[in-house]
Amino acid sequence: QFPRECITPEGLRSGQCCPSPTGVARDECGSSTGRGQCVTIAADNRRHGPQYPYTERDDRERWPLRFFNRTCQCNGNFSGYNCGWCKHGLTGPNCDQRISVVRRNIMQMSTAEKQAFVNALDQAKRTVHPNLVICTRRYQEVFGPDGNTPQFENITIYNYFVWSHYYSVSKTYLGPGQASFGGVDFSHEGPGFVTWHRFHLLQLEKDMQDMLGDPTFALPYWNFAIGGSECDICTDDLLGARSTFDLNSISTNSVFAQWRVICESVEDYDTLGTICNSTESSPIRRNPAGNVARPMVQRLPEPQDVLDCLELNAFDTPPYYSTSSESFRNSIEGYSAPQGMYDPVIRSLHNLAHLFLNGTGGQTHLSPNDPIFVLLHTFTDAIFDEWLRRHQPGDIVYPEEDAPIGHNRRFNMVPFWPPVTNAEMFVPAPENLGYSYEVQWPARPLTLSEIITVAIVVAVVVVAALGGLIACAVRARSQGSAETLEPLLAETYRRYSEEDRRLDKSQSVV
Ligand SMILES: O=C1C=c2cc(C(=O)O)[nH]c2=CC1=O
Repeated sequence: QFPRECITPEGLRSGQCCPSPTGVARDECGSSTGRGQCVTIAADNRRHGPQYPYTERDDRERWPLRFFNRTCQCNGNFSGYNCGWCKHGLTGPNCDQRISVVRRNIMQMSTAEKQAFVNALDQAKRTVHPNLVICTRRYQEVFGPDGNTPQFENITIYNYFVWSHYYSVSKTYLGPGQASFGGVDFSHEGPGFVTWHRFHLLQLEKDMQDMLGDPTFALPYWNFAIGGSECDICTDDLLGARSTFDLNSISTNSVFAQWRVICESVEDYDTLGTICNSTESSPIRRNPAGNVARPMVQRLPEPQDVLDCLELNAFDTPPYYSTSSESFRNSIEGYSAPQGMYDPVIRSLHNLAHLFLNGTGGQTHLSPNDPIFVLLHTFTDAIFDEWLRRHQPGDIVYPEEDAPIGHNRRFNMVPFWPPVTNAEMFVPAPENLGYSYEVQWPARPLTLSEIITVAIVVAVVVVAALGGLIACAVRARSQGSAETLEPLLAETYRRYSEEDRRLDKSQSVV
């Protein structure tokens, strides 16, 4: 969440986090080389929806102002917390060389590519994040028991990905002896669902690119809209097969059987007012299609569900929540039917894929601990990108206010640093964000009127072709009879001529 350089007692008290990429004094944000400058942070001040009824009770309100009010703003193609990086899809000392970052279907990757991806994930699970640290206390307690020991921790790259999801969905602590407030979610049940998860993936992809020293590294996706009750990526060469000993565990042939989850002690966090830290606890649990109590979530979404939600014209509809109808966002998120109708018992698309996993990946505060999360969300993001491509909305269709807290257009997404708004992620990825998807969308079956039109056209063509054929045949036949008559006439003519000649001769003898 915050750069290591900024979480000193003085740094926190100053409210400024503008490090230098070279570490040189008076080069905040690389200003001496024109990379960027230190600016005041703008935080959304518009009205949010009624779901969160408090003010000044949660560090995440008007993110990130509780912690910092000044940040780096980078120029041109530079980016990062100190403007020392290039934007996604760009490289070189001046960040002006384009490179392609193409996210592909994991099932279509070669054996070597699959192995390289699994190894990269495992490396990310074990590599300490080079720049970012996480806070383990609310701001009220962030300076520690002695008032001078900031409560931050190192965390690995993959665990940071898990932690940031947890931090965005955790409840609001209201004080000792009071129940924490759960009607708050900075990354789900609102328009920011698609933009928040887009940035979440982009940050993991970037961190992994840096870890691997490969700016072309791309996260693959899992096409979960294949129907049926089989998890096709749950094999030992990919995300791990089912253990033969325990229905809910991953096979020990998979490296993911060794992974341990973080953020499991939610009850402690919610009752004590603490925050998840980097401590790992139990193994990943997963039992695809095994939720016997909820048969509805024993099957994956169908290909048609993707096509249906892509046809919804409205990005989101009031109340911009999990109860919205005719909303593309609520359909892809999976609280309404793929065709748009809200129904509280329905779970579709993204939500259905989570619940299908039936274990760690199906519980919102824990789900990214299961690496299937990454692939499930890249596919969700691919659908979002396809919707943007087909409907070409301006950012005007993204609600500016009245969305749940965290989801307004200009809200800085929690807990990302440097600040990034929902609006910045509401743009087609290939042209603006430096990555693209290689994906074949299922073909849409024809509508009744299209079937009738096609049938009429086919009938006309067939009739015309038949007519032509008959005409040709008739013509050929009439030509053919003339040609057979001709030799007959010739023969008759020859015989009569010979007869005439004989008669002439006999007459001349007489
Ligand atoms: O991780 C998640 C788990 C989820 C479960 C549901 C549900 O609909 O019950 N939704 C989820 C979203 C997640 O992100």
